[in-house]
Amino acid sequence: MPDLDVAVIGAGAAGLSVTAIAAGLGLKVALFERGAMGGDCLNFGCVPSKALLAAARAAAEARRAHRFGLRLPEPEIDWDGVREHVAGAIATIAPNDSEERFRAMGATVVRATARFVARDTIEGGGRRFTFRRAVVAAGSAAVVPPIPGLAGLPFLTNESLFSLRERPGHLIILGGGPIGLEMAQAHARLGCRVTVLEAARIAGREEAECLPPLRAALEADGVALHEGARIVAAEPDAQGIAVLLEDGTRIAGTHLLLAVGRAPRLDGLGLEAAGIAHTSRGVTTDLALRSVSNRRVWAAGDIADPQGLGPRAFTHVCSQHAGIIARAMLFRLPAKLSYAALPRVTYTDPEIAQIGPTEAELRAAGREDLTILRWPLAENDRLVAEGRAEGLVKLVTDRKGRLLGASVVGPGAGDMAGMFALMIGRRLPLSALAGAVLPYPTAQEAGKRAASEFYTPKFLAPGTKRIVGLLNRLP
Ligand SMILES: Cc1cc2nc3c(=O)[nH]c(=O)nc-3n(C[C@H](O)[C@H](O)[C@H](O)COP(=O)(O)OP(=O)(O)OC[C@H]3O[C@@H](n4cnc5c(N)ncnc54)[C@H](O)[C@@H]3O)c2cc1C
Ligand SMILES: NC(=O)c1ccc[n+]([C@@H]2O[C@H](COP(=O)([O-])OP(=O)(O)OC[C@H]3O[C@@H](n4cnc5c(N)ncnc54)[C@H](O)[C@@H]3O)[C@@H](O)[C@H]2O)c1
Repeated sequence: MPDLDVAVIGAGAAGLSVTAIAAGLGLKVALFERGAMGGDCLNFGCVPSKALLAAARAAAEARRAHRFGLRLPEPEIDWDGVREHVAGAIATIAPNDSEERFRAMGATVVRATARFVARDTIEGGGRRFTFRRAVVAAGSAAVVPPIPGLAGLPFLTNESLFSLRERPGHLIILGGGPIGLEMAQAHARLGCRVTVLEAARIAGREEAECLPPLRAALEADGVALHEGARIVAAEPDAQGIAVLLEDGTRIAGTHLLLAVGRAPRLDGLGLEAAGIAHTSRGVTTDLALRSVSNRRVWAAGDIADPQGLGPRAFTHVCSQHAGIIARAMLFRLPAKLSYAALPRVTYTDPEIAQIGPTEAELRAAGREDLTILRWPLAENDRLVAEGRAEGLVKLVTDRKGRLLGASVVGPGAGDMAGMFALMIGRRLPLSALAGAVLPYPTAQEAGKRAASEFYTPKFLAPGTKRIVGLLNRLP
């Protein structure tokens, strides 16, 4: 008889979700965590970054209050106060992810590094545990690019950024993806000089039509954006640190943040000992998130590399994975992961939300039968009233009006994501949204107006007018 029904490595969003389900169902579960309970999302990711962005937004709102006829003084940034707010947000949420809570659920929590020593055995905390099933949820860490000179310098990653005691004077950020852009705007609004060095295009995965308002906003906040930047070396500088670009430019700053992507935390897991196939992208699984080579083992969260789909680093994906694993591993029901309706939001101001694939991704996948619908946020009464009417809703549908993908840029764009995710996920026709009664005035109405655009040409067609004319003559 094995010691454990389920062994879970990693108490981040993915491991905690799987543990809660398995322990809740009365199984014998052990959760191994070598660092902070809650993993990246709580301690070094979503929560501190959104808390910092909220403080930054308050500063920006004070600066732009003049649009309402209010003249407020330039906000004074108390960095210790900002840090307290960030730490307070983490501390408030921490009990949900705590050892005590998971122990109370019936799980054994082992605060130690775990590694596989055989196909059905894990070692952790000085003990060996045999298991029926194991879930690898060890997450991902910031990539350190092979830039000459970088290795010996005191660069920052998401794991060190939020514990900085001093406010950076000039923060240089490598990478203009979600981490780079969110942190660039947050720090610029909180009074730091910020330079973003992006090798390609900022927000490279996002719909190109969403970029102009974001770029303009970042520049208005004072962020210096260098796109197409090739960094050839890094070196110490009297200010702190300097990077050299291929074109000869030298940029010196007080701090350097690496935000050039994530790499799965595979080292030290003993995957070879358990025969768990993996690549540099993560643990190779099928679409039920089960290891392709050790059928006792599943992978969840950032470390999972489901065949044909690839890794996705989002907290809501961790919950999605836990649901799939519960179905497949615990209930032995068929389960198949799909990202067709997956939402993602970059929480800059304006936000960029993408639900399902972009138009470019659909075209690259060979879809030609696409209808594109747009609605400018300049036409949205609520945003006009709030003095923030900038942005766009873009919907991509098939010929029959079934939503395939939605892109939104604008204030609070992420709040529309749920509506579109539901439509794509449940395969609802656009008429469901076009015919819905939404409260006035809300930004969501822009989504309804974009959906209605699918029917407008039909509604205004000469044939329709003729029929209405005839009907009108009936007694
Ligand atoms: C700055 C930043 C902002 C983000 N913002 C958002 C956001 O707004 N929305 C969103 O959806 N996503 C966001 N993300 C992504 C999100 O944080 C991750 O997708 C999510 O936290 C991944 O969870 P996980 O459980 O897979 O891994 P992790 O949270 O990394 O957890 C894995 C855990 O495993 C532990 N571990 C590793 N190896 C071992 C071992 N051998 N033994 C024991 N323990 C081990 C680690 O210590 C870690 O605690 C953000 C990420 C970052 C970095
Ligand atoms: N709001 C959110 O949901 C949120 C926020 C932050 C992070 N995340 C998750 O974390 C993941 C990682 O974020 P990220 O921003 O670190 O990675 P990313 O892979 O999304 O973006 C990295 C960027 O760095 C650029 N780059 C790569 N090498 C470079 C180099 N040497 N010099 C300059 N630029 C370089 C790339 O072109 C890319 O634009 C995201 O993809 C996302 O899944 C989500």
